[in-house]
Amino acid sequence: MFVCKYSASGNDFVIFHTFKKKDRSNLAKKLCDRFNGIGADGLIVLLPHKTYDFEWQFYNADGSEASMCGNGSRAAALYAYKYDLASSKMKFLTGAGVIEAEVDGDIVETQLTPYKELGKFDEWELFDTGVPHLVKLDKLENFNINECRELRYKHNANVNIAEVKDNKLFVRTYERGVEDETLACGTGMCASFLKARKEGLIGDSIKVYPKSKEELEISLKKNRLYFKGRVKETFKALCEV
Ligand SMILES: N[C@@H](CCC[C@H](N)C(=O)O)C(=O)O
Repeated sequence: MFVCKYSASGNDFVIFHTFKKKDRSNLAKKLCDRFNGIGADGLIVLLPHKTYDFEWQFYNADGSEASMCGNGSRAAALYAYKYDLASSKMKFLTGAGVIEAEVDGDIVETQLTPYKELGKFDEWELFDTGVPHLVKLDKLENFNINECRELRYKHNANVNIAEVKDNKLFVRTYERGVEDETLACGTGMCASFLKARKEGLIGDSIKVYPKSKEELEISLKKNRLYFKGRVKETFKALCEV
């Protein structure tokens, strides 16, 4: 089978499909290792499903399983389309629920699972956009990795600083399971969008720029989040897993 590497706005994933569902936490750790493996922020395994086009298992680089990943959902959709597991419009099952995706060339849009507002902690607000995210509106230069790390363990959440400038949203994210800042985090950008919109700083649709500086678009339609941007296949190998 093909084992591939995909980059969705700089958030990178090893992806393959198989028929066998089993715990691949150790494999995720090995493959995601940037020095002794392929190197990635996460591992995505696509499996057949009787109702949907497929279901997935998502692992962070440290082997922990996460219920959702926004960028990973776009990468998985492009992989599924490219390797004939689904047509350009598809539905697949994640730990957080069903994701709808549409592939148009290398641009992929996914509709995320319903979000939740989980409360405020000082100047931070907690959202669930498939996984938990703390968000603070501040200047991006005030992103402090040590503070993020502390909050991540205190709240068991990913941590984001978001800034609105010239009607554009800029986001930096510390990711749980990678235990560092990543180049982009989809569910983090969506949580940041919700916070900025709630504070009246933006409308129902906006261009978003993560640390990688790639451009994405987030919109809210009928209370559902839509997340759109470019996905690249950066590597593929024919091998056994
Ligand atoms: N990078 C992802 C989020 C992946 C899961 C997260 N690290 C967690 O454990 O909560 C995204 O693009 O949303």
